[in-house]
Amino acid sequence: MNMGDFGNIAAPEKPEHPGGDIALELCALSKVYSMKRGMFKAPGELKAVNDVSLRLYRGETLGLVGESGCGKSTLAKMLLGLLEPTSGNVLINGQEVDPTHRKQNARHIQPIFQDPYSSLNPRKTVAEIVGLPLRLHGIGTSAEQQKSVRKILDLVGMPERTNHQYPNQLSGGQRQRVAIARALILRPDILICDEPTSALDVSVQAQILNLLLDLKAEFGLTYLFISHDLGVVEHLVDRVAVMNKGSIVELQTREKIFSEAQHPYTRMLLASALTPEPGRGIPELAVNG
Ligand SMILES: Nc1ncnc2c1ncn2[C@@H]1O[C@H](COP(=O)(O)OP(=O)(O)OP(=O)(O)O)[C@@H](O)[C@H]1O
Repeated sequence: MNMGDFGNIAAPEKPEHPGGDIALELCALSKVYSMKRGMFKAPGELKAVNDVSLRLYRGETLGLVGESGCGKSTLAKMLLGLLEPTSGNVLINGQEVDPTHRKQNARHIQPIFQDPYSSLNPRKTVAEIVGLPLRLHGIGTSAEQQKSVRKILDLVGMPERTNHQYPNQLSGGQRQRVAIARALILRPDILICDEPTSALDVSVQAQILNLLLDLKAEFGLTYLFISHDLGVVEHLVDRVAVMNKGSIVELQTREKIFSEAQHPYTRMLLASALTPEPGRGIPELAVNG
């Protein structure tokens, strides 16, 4: 079956939600890419994100799922100020923000990307990488910064001896721990986790997902957890937004999405998650999480 053939039905107007404060609100966010003429292509436009409205309530984990190319990363980049929306607004803690004001927004919203190797500067040590946001924001004296860096590295499970190591001396899981420490050092409220474990071995995936769960509880964080895999989000999220061809086609609580999914596209994603490929699955998570 072609996953792209489903029509886009509107998300329920009042989906169940945890209530309380809204940490992050996306209002009719759209992104249109202009496509230049290629050797075999006429010029045109691609609506990668189409009129997406979502609310993330403080302390919840909202999963954003959909197959490759549906617009998840484009949406994440707009929230992080890495890409300018074509239209729509973003509100953080009730305040409309200019997503391009990255430095200002960085205190509230931080990313964790799929590939920790390419997101870490190979010429900086672990301590320098994690401390850089404090230096850029002029927070604390040098001694205070070092203390904060050590504290957050302890929390993510990086021992003191790794302070002076470079990214290429670390395992994939350790690199992702460093990326998580760097994301948390400014004490943001919201983390945008864009496929944070899909580049890791299965056993390491479970450790990183459990770490994210622990840190969420420790810091009272709100997560937007992006994945193409409903099986991974099942263990982590409170609600799930399903994206197809740039639009949110279904938004439900975790329980409902797995027991009474409404949209045919959601049902097909679920069916593909239930037939794992060899080596997929995150068994340790069920034990630890
Ligand atoms: N800079 C760009 N210029 C033109 N088209 C782009 C650009 N970036 C992404 N696209 C297209 O926009 C659509 C959405 O891409 P996006 O990377 O946001 O999807 P995704 O769901 O995150 O996919 P994946 O899981 O593979 O990262 C795709 O069709 C992609 O080819």
